[in-house]
Amino acid sequence: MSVIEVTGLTKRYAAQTILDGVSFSVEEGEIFGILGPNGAGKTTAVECVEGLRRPDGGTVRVLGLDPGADDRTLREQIGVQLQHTQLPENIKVWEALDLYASFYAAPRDWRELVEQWGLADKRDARFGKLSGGQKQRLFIALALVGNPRVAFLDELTTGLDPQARRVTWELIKRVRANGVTVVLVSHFMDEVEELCDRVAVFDRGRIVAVDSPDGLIEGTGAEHQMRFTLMAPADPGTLLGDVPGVSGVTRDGDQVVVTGRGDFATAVTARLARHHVLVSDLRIDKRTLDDAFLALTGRTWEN
Ligand SMILES: Nc1ncnc2c1ncn2[C@@H]1O[C@H](COP(=O)(O)OP(=O)(O)OP(=O)(O)O)[C@@H](O)[C@H]1O
Repeated sequence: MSVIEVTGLTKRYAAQTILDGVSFSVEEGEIFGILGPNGAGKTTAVECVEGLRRPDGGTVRVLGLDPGADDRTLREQIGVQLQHTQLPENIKVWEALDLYASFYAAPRDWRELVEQWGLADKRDARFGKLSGGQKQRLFIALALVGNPRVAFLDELTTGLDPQARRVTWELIKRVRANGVTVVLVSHFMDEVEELCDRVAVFDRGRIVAVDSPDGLIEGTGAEHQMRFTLMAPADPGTLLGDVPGVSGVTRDGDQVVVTGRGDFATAVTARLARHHVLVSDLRIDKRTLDDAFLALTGRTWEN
């Protein structure tokens, strides 16, 4: 079931077109990524979906409701973490949760959230004294306190160190495991590859592709390479040339380089094993979303 349906969404500021006919849908229970460089229109699109900005054209339905018209009903069912959410420095963690809970008719017990999000010992701490990671965990907890069916998380890990980012990723997976559909706005490709079931790639106010991260990479026709050293003489061209997915077998010094598409590496490894050919220094250079973005737009990422 689609929980979000966006069709032909347009938004202009003065003479500038920010969104130019954007369409996508989000299915129940998925983590849906909105990926694109700075200024691509991601936040504008998501804020139109949340009902915070009014589109100039197109239709938006969230849980069957029109965010422009059914604002209050919808607000009870979605949780929003805005890109630049801020709280007063002096507010305590529990006070912020209690305040946010008061906005909803049937909120969750925030004491549970404080436990779940590892903030129990920070319950009485002031916002200004929290670390970056703790602040982000609080923002997620605040987005969930209304017991939403859909949570919108915008640039959640910007400014966090690598370890705090990883912790946040695990927590986002947990949100989905609890049955909440997650819309994740990000300009980090690794984050989107790790977390998202499907991704809409934004570029200059348009969507250039919607697919799973693997589908985006494969869909661009990008080839991967695997490299290894043979431990005994063999003719790799004859041995591997007809393996499904393989498009080329060459040599680079001591190394054999096999180029191909899809899951050819598994088939190559199986063929080598069947012929008892031992290899060492095996390395697979996978294509990434960076390569997919380049193939889709003809440009490299411009952050
Ligand atoms: N209220 C506004 N008035 C005028 N222009 C705006 C307004 N809000 C956004 N813009 C412009 O719209 C464009 C898209 O902004 P948006 O924040 O949606 O991009 P984004 O993809 O989310 O980028 P970022 O990752 O930097 O937030 C930018 O050029 C921005 O300057």
